[in-house]
Amino acid sequence: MFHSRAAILSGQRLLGHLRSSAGMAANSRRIVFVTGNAKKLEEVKQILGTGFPYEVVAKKVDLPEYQGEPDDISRAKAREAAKQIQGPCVVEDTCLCFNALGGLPGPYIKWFLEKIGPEGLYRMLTGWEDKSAYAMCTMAFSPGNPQDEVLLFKGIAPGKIVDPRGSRDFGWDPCFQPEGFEKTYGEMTKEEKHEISHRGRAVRAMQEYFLKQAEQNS
Ligand SMILES: O=c1nc[nH]c2c1ncn2[C@H]1C[C@H](O)[C@@H](COP(=O)(O)OP(=O)(O)OP(=O)(O)O)O1
Ligand SMILES: [Mg+2]
Repeated sequence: MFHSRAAILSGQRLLGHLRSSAGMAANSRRIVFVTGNAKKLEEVKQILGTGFPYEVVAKKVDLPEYQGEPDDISRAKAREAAKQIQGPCVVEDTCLCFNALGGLPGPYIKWFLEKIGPEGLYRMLTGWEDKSAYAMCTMAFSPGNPQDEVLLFKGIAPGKIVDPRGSRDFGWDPCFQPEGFEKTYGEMTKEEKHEISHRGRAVRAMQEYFLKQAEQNS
């Protein structure tokens, strides 16, 4: 159970939110995915495929990089997105956590990656035998008002940090090797990655939730 129970809205209330949100009259089944990262958007679209009861439209906004615990960061991000979108929206925040470092860089991975690249990330663990790590994606849905409770859907992929191999197309993909595989994310096809990735798991958890809601309300 990854989404916090207190935050679960009843189906009726959720649909009510979806219908009554500003500017939604003609498009009551639309959710805006807010991200500044085109690669994330591409992956989320691929993972959702056609099996989602809402139309997902993207909006490129660079939301603030909040500090703190991953759940709180994702909630703050979703509330800020709701403020800007004024309608149902979803955001996600991705952490890369090194076990030897007590979970750091975690939510701060973006800055580490930007400054030292995948090689640098691997070299950060030189002094440690434990190269294990996990990638975590937290999707956060807001019904549209900044005061609304936010629903969280999480996906975790365990693995290890390796000397970079494979495609340099997306972030730290070349230095993350998921558990049970000999390939890094950077060496996998998109299909292979999505099946086991942090984002694949989180997006599918969100998808299941909304499919169930849609079923109950049909
Ligand atoms: O599957 C992934 N494979 C490789 N790299 C990845 C992945 N997913 C996120 N990343 C990178 C992007 C960013 O450098 C950092 C997360 O930071 P994060 O704040 O969540 O992303 P972001 O600022 O690029 O986009 P957003 O506008 O949605 O916040 O890790
Ligand atoms: Mg960000």
